[in-house]
Amino acid sequence: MTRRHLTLAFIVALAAVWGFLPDFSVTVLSYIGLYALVAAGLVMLTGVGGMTSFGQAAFVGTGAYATAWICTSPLVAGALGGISPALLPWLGLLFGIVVTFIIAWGLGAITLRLSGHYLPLCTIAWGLSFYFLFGNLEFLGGHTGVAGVPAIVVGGLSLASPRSLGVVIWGVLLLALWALHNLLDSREGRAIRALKTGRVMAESMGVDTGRYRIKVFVLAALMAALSGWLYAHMQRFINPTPFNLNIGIEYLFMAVVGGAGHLWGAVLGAALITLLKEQLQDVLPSLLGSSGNFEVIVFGLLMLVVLQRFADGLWPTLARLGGRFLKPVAPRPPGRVLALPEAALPARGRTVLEAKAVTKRFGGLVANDAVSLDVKAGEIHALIGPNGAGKSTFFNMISGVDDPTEGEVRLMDKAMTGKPSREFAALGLGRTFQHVRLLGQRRVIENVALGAHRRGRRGWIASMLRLDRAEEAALLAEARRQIERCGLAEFAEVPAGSLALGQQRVVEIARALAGHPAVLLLDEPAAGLRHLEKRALAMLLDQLRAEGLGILVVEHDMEFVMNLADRITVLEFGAVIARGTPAEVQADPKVLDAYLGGVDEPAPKAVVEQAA
Ligand SMILES: Nc1ncnc2c1ncn2[C@@H]1O[C@H](COP(=O)(O)OP(=O)(O)OP(=O)(O)O)[C@@H](O)[C@H]1O
Repeated sequence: MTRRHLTLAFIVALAAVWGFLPDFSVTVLSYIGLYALVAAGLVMLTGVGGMTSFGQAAFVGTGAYATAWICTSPLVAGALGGISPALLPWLGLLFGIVVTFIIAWGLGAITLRLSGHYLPLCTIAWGLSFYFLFGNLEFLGGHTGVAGVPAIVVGGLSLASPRSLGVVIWGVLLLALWALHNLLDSREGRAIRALKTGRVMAESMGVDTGRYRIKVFVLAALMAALSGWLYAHMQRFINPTPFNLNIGIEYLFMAVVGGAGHLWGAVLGAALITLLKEQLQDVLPSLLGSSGNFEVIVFGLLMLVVLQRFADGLWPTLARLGGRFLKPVAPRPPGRVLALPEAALPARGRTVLEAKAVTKRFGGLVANDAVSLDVKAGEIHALIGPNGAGKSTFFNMISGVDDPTEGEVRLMDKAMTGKPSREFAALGLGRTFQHVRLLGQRRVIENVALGAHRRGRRGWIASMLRLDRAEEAALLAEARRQIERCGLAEFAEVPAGSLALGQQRVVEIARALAGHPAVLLLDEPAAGLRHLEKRALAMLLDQLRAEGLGILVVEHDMEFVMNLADRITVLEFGAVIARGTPAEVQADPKVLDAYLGGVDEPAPKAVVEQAA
C-alpha cells in the first residue's frame, strides 16, 4: 500500500459512512473541513512560505460577510431586479473572491515588506481592525449580525442540511489539497519553498520574491474567504464573533500543531483542535464546575505540551510511523519532455562581467575601494585576499545583492548597477554562497532544479492543474544531468541537509549550472572538500572553462587557486593590491606582505613556497 492508496481509502471510507453518521458527527466533520481549508492556506503561507499570520479569521469574515450582504441586502435586490435567488450565493462567492483579492493584495503589498516579528504584529493589527469593522458597520448588521442567509442551490438541489453541504465542503477541501499538492510539486512550488530561506538565494535563482510572497498571501486569503462563504451558507446567520483575533490564533494553532509544512497536517490540526475543544467543553465543566473558563487554560497548556514534544507538528511524526508500513510512491516515467531554452554562450575572450571602480562604504568603513575587475568568457579569474579584505562585499555588488556606493557593474555589456539579483540571473549569472543556502529538508534534485527556475514558464494555475508535467520533466532531467556532472548522482534523492558541508557546496554549483549560466561566481567552492573531491572540482571547473563559461572564484585554498586560475586579483583592506597571472601574483612583494603580515590568515602555502 502506498500513501496515495491510503488517501484514496480515507476518501472512500468517508464517502461510504457519510450517509450513516449521526447529525452531530456530520456537523463536526463539516466544521473540521471548513477549518482545514483555512489551515491549509496557512500551511502554504506560514509553513512553506515562512510568513506568519494571526489574521486569517479576518479573511474568513470577508468571504462570509460578502455573500451575506449580497444575499440579504435590499440594495442588491433592488439593483439586480428579478435575479433568481438561487444565483445570489454564487454572486456572493464571486463578490467575496474579488473583495478578498483586492484587500489581500493591498495589505500584502504594504505589510509583506516587513520582516522579523513586524509582519506577525501587523497581521494581529488587521485581524483586530476587521473584527471591529464587521461589528461597527451598520449595513453589515453591527454586532447583531446578518440573519436569513439562504442555502446554496446547485442544479435545483438545495444544500440546506449540513449533510449535503458537508459533501461540498469536503469536496472543496480535497480538491484544494490536490491543487496545492500539485503546486508544491512544481517549479513554482520550489520557488515558494525558497522564500523561507530569505530573499537573497531565491532572487539569485531568478525568483521575484516580493511578487511570490504577495501571491502566497493572496492564495491563503482566498482559501480563508472560500471557507467563510461556505460557513455563512451553512450557519445561515453570521455575526463578528467567529472572525475575531482568538479564532485567527486558533487557525494558526491548527496549522502548527498539525505540522505547518504539510498540507495533510492542516486537516489533522483542524480535526484535533476541533475535537479537543468539543471534549474539553463537555468534560471540564462536569469536573471543575461551570464557574470558570477552564477549557481555554487547559487547551493552552495542551498546546504547549504538543509543541514542546513535537516542534514540527504531529504530521511528520505520523508520516514517519506510517512510512514504515507504506511503500514509497514510484515516480511516474516522464511523458513528453520539453526542450529547455538555452542561450548561446558568448564568444571566448569577450568580457562578460565588469566592475568599474566599485566602492562600497558601510558608514565610515570602506569595504571596497574603487575595485575594478573583469571576467572574460572561457577564463577562470580568482579573487583572493586575507579575511575581511572585502571579497564577499564585492561578490554582493557584482551579483545584485547589494548596490555599490559608487562605480558601475556591467554584465553582458549591460549596465546593472542598482538592478536586483534576479535580473543578473536572467542575463546568465549563476552563483554559489559562502554560507551554503540550500533547502536542507528537500532532496538534492529539488534544490538543483530550483537553479533552472527561470528556464521554465508554467505558472501557478498550470501547476495546480498538472499541466506543467512536460516542462517539469525537463527541469528535473536537467537537474539530474548537472548532479551527475558534479559527481553527486548517488545523492540525488537524499535531503540536501544530510550531506557533508563540502558536498553541499558542490550541490550549489550544480544548482547554479542548472540555470545554464554564462558567468559563474563561486564563493569558496573548495572549502570543506577532501583532496580527491577538490581534484574532481578542479576538473569540473576546467571543463566549464573549456566550454566557454566565465568563472570568478573566491577561494582561500591557494594551491587550488594557483593551479586553476588564469588571472588573479588580490584585495587587501578593500583595495586591489595586485593583479596578474598566478606566477606574477605569487612573486609580488605586496601580496607576500599582505599574507605573511596577516594575523588571522594562515600564509598560503603556494605563496610562501614561492617566497622561499
Ligand atoms: N553589512 C555590513 N555592515 C558593516 N560592515 C560590513 C558589512 N559587511 C561587511 N562589512 C565589513 O566590511 C569588511 C569586508 O568584509 P567582507 O565580508 O567583504 O570580507 P571578506 O574578504 O569576504 O572576508 P572573509 O574572507 O572572512 O569572508 C569587513 O571589515 C566587514 O566587517
